[in-house]
Amino acid sequence: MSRQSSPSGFDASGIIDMMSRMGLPHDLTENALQNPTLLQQLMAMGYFFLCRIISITTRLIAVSVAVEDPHGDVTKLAIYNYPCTLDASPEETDELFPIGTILAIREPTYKLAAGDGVPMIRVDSPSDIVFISAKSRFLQGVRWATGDVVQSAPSRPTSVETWKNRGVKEFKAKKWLLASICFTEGLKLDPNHQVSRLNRSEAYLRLGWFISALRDAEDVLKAHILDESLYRKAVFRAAKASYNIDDYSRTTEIAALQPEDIECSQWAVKARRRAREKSTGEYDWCSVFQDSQKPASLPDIANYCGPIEVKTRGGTNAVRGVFVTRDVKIGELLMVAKPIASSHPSESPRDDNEMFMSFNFLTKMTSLRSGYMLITKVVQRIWDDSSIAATINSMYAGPDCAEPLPYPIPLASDASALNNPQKPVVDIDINRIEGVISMNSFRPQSLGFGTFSKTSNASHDIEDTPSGLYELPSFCNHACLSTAARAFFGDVMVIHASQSLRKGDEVTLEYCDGTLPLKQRDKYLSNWRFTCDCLLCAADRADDRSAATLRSRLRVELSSATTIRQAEDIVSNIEKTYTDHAERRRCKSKPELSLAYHVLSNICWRIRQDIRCVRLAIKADMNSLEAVGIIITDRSISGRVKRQSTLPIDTRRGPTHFRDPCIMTVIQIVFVFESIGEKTRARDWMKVAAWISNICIGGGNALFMMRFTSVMQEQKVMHVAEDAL
Ligand SMILES: C[S@@+](CC[C@H](N)C(=O)[O-])C[C@H]1O[C@@H](n2cnc3c(N)ncnc32)[C@H](O)[C@@H]1O
Repeated sequence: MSRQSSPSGFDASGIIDMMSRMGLPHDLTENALQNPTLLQQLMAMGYFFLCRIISITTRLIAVSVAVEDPHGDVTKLAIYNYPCTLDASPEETDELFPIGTILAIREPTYKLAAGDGVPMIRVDSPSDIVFISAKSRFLQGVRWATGDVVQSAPSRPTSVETWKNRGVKEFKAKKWLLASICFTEGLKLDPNHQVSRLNRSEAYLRLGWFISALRDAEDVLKAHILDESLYRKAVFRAAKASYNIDDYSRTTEIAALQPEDIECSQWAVKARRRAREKSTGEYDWCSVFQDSQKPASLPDIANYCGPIEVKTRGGTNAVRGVFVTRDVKIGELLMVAKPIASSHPSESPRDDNEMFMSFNFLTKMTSLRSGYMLITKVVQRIWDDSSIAATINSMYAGPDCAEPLPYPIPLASDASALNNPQKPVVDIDINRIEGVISMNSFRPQSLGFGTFSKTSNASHDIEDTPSGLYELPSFCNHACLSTAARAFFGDVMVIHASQSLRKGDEVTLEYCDGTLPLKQRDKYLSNWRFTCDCLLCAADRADDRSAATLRSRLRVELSSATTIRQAEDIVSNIEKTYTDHAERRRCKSKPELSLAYHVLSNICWRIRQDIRCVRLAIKADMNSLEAVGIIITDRSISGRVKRQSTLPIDTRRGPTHFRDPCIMTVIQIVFVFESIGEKTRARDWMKVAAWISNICIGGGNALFMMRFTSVMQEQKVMHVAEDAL
């Protein structure tokens, strides 16, 4: 086999030679071949490796090519996390890394591959790959033992027009990165070729490289071109780019350059709307909800930072957290956060034969394709935006990474744009990115329409789920009994206060399902290396030791109860597992009991042979609500409504858990009251459903109606809602 045709034709003496030339002592290199741990130690030692691509690419997760060094020794090079490569076709990766390309690999990691055992150079941080022009002065004196030209290296255009035409072809094939590379090559030959610059701006827009897109479009504007169509395109692209970096005042200024142009002035209108959302926190939630119903949607809205700040937690625990800067009412909007990056299974449907799974040694959890894709997506965002790199550096990345830098990050003077699409504006620290994603990523599960049909959780374990990284929400610490509730509109995270807060109180979120038994919560949270000490954990820990085991056993028994009597007895025994102590009284929440009452209510419904069953069902539903903290002030089921307030609950407290299910439960209560002719009670409980929806999700009665219309129609209580709200 020719040494140039395949990396597997490589012999060990060549490796030793090459490693020596990389500056590694001979005995070390020889040992390293026998000893993989030693090979690991050779990582990140600060060497670079000069090589030339001599084969076409293959792609599994990484892009792999065979490379030779100037002496003609050959090895495999595996490139991970390079933008646009995870789902690229072989032709595309061949064009990105064509035969003959000269590369300098910084800090090369030489390792044995897991699969075929062939040693390879692995690059995880794509900024460690430096593309070198064959004419570079850096290569003066370098002689390639196999000849100056690699056979079968593709020819390169020599005129700006040919590069432009090639770029347009790549653009039409939706190969945005390749298109931007072609336009850049053309611009190297003629920096005044404004069509190429404008085309590159559009390719950058498609890549999400908005800072560079803006710089290119503004450079074209500065060039005072006379062509009207080009000028209009430049204005349009600059407006779009500035809008996407949330610089709404700049968008308005740019759009004003073409006041007569309808499309440009639409950018100005949208920018003014976004600026208003950003400063007031007022959104049209119904249309945001509608937008969010498309798969992998990212509604077009502004970020919002409410009355909150990130600061260090007091006491012995010197971790940072998010705190309110004034008294906040239950249900107040605290944050609206678009993701830094997000990834969805639907964006990259996997090959039928592909089984993708990665294991995260930080969280000790497996992740599927979307979790892994998020790394490449974050790399792609950082590529053009150093402020995102700064944000990543300020986020907690786990105990094995350097301490995070202070947050908020100081404002950068002016963002630098890409000079070359193959060279990111900052070094990519992949280790930190992986740490940050492990410790901070969320699973955006977009709000849907309410439904009574329950989906089984059983299959969710092996199903891929969306993954997203967010800035401000990442600074929120965890509490199983959290002070704030998050909801997703598509990929946009919206956080409301789930209880009234005093100035200086901490805004906490549930990292794991707070309704799980304590032991499971502890196990899950140990991956983050802390033990939760919230009110719910304190209460659960203060319970009798055997209580949790007994509770779980009874829950299993309850699932097979067939009569109301049996179910009532089991629920009453579950209730007895909660000792009456100060911690529980402070916490006021018993999520597992809430679930048990919910099951009891369902059994009553199923049987429903007389009015007694119906009454029991309502009572069980009310108990279920109370077990998650709702204070019911009027539990009456019949007779004259005697209370002073319109609502039968105390609106100073909302549900601690099960927020959407609580709304369903209340709609069920409405249905029963309506069916037994208790019209006033039905109306008042409908107001409770809308109130819960509003404090947890926001959007007022209109959004509640929109989300729950089909449920209310199914329950034949739509007219009650129309009457009550
Ligand atoms: C997403 S970060 C939260 C922000 C982080 N505290 C910071 O300083 O950037 C997650 C990390 O915060 C810490 N943390 C979160 N909730 C905590 C809690 N309830 N008690 C102690 N540490 C907590 C843990 O170190 C966890 O790995």
